[in-house]
Amino acid sequence: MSTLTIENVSSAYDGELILKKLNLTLKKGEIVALLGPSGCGKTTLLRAIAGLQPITQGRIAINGTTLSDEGIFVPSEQRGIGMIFQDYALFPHMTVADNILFGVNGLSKAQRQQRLHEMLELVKLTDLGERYPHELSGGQQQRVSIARALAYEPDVLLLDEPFSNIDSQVRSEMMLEIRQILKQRNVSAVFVTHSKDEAFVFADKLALFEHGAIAQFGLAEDLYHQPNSRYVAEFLGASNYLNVKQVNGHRLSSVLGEMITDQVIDINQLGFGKGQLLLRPEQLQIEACEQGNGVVRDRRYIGTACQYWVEVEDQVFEVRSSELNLKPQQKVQLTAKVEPMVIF
Ligand SMILES: Nc1ncnc2c1ncn2[C@@H]1O[C@H](COP(=O)(O)OP(=O)(O)OP(=O)(O)O)[C@@H](O)[C@H]1O
Repeated sequence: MSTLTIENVSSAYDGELILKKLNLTLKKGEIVALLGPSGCGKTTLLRAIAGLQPITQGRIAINGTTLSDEGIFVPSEQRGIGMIFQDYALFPHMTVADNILFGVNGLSKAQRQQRLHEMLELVKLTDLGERYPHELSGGQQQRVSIARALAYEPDVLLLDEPFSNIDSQVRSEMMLEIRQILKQRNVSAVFVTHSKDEAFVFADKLALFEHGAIAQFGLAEDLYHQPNSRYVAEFLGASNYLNVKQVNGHRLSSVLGEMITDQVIDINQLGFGKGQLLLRPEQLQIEACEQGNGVVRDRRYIGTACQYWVEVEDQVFEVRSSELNLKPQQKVQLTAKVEPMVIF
């Protein structure tokens, strides 16, 4: 059974449809990123799951219990949900310890102390229970907000851009640390972000939003390598499109020469046996070659690799290569690895 089920969910503000028949399921312990540009409805879905935003259609359930449906609305505080916000939302007049235990009810004094100790240890703040939020760094405050959300032992944790106020130098370390905490406790989480890099680091699966609908949902690598549209392809990374013609069931022709693939090519459906092959920068290889098919037009050094922009017959391709010594205006041979083959 899935932990969280979103079925056909729609939601509107002032009669304007913001979420359009969304479907999403989350298994126990899975972390899903709601990813997409500003204003596409990510926070609205998070609020709908939390019971802070009404839905006009569909069903939301946790562990098989319906929370929102026609005639059913379980209030936010009874949903078994923990929330972590961008601004941490800690109570400034309460100590770290009081903040963490705020939502924990029905335990004896000793059990509360035990829970507090466990949470402080989990987020590595063991000696800071008596401090106030303003006496902590941003990263420490965010760890308190995580401890507070987990202390209440939620079935699902919702995180709304929780890392955007964290210094970029410590952000990915912090994301990995929190991911590890969630995995250690097998917590299911829904994480809102507009950053693909954050989504790749933190989540197991991505739900990429486009104007209130989910354009594609699945494992991060599947969305990257097998996008179902140009929108998904471009949101997740640099994309080159190579004009190709079908020669036969396993062969394509293009300005980069003929390419053979084990996959069966079916671009007839696009019309006249033509299409555009998606090539990620790492699917292209270049090497210096005086009689080569291309010319380096620009380069950028990015640490362990170089980005090159290579022109072949009026088309410019972005290439990522470990070859660091090619210079602008140099002749090169550009070749492409066809798989994974995605043709639009
Ligand atoms: N309280 C509100 N009243 C009316 N419209 C709203 C309200 N809150 C959000 N909207 C609209 O709903 C749409 C979706 O907003 P939402 O906050 O869900 O987007 P988002 O994808 O989370 O964006 P961001 O990444 O900028 O936070 C936007 O067009 C927004 O203007």
